[in-house]
Formats: sequence, structure tokens, C-alpha cells
Amino acid sequence: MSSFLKSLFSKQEATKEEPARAGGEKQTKRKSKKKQKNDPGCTQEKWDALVESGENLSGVAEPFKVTMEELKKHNTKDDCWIAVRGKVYNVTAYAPYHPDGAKKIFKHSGIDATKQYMKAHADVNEEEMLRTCYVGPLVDS
Ligand code: HEM
Repeated sequence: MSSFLKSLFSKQEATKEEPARAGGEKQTKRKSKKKQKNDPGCTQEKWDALVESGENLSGVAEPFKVTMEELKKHNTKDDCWIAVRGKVYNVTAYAPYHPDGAKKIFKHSGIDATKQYMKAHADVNEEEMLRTCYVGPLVDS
């Protein structure tokens, strides 16, 4: 094969291998920037299974009306309650599963964290996710 033919052939090969790109845009690998901060092994699937098991994780036998005064008392890593949208949950068991880390949960322990929660959780159904952690409705007094 003459050098002219060789170069023509290699150009054709190169053209064939060029991947089709919509609109001529440069293709880049999509990597999620979200860093998972949940404890190792504490996956969403495991949490779902735990909730599905029906085990009572609320620490109370029956839901009861929770005052702010009562909520405030449960503000430690071993006894962590958080109110979201008028409902109080015992999130002690959930904390290691939280995708943004247990610290974020503990930082908001013993308070009504609805405002902070609503900023970060447009699509999360906490009522469903924490149904076995439900302590009761948050009441004024
Ligand atoms: C009270 C119960 C809570 C539950 C059940 C919960 C659940 C979740 C879930 C499922 C995600 C992942 C969402 C996704 O990837 O789309 C998440 C992310 C996050 N959570 Fe929570 N969370 C709770 C409390 C809180 C609190 C009190 C804060 C305080 C601000 C917080 C801050 C965040 C942040 C900053 C993210 C990351 C959002 C992102 O990456 O876009 N969470 N949470």
C-alpha cells in the first residue's frame, strides 16, 4: 500500500471511531458531587428494611402530645428527638443513616427543625420514613 493510501485509510478509521456527540458538545463523565456522610453500612435500604420490620424505634409505648418543654429534654446522641412539621420523632436510631451525616441530626436535637429541614428535603417523606420513630404531635403547652 502506498503511503498516500495508508494515510487515507487511517483518516477514515479515525473518523469511524469518533463518537457521535449531540450538538457537538464535549462529553464528560457525570459524577455526583453529593458526598454520602451516613455511617458505613447504614444504607437507605437497611433503614427501609428496619422500618418495614415494624420494630418500635420511638422509645414510647404509645404516641402522646409533646410540649416544647418535653422536646427540649431529648437533646443527646442517645436520646435525640426532633420535631418536623408538627410531629415529633425519636431519631436516635435514624441518625447514623442520615445521608448528610449524624452530626446534622444531633445538631438539631431537642428542637423544632422544620425550617432547616424544609430547606434540604424537598422530596423526602419523613412521615413515611420515620413512621416507627413517631413520638407524637408537637403541642404548644
Ligand atoms: C428529621 C429527620 C430527617 C430525615 C428523615 C432526613 C432525611 C434525609 C434524606 C433521606 C436525605 C437525602 C435526600 C436526597 O439525597 O435527596 C437527607 C439529606 C440532607 N439532610 Fe436530612 N433528614 C432529616 C433531618 C435533617 C435536619 C434536621 C437537617 C438540618 C438542616 C438535615 C439536613 C440535610 C442536608 C443538608 C441534606 C443534604 C441535601 C442534599 O444533598 O441536597 N436533615 N436528609
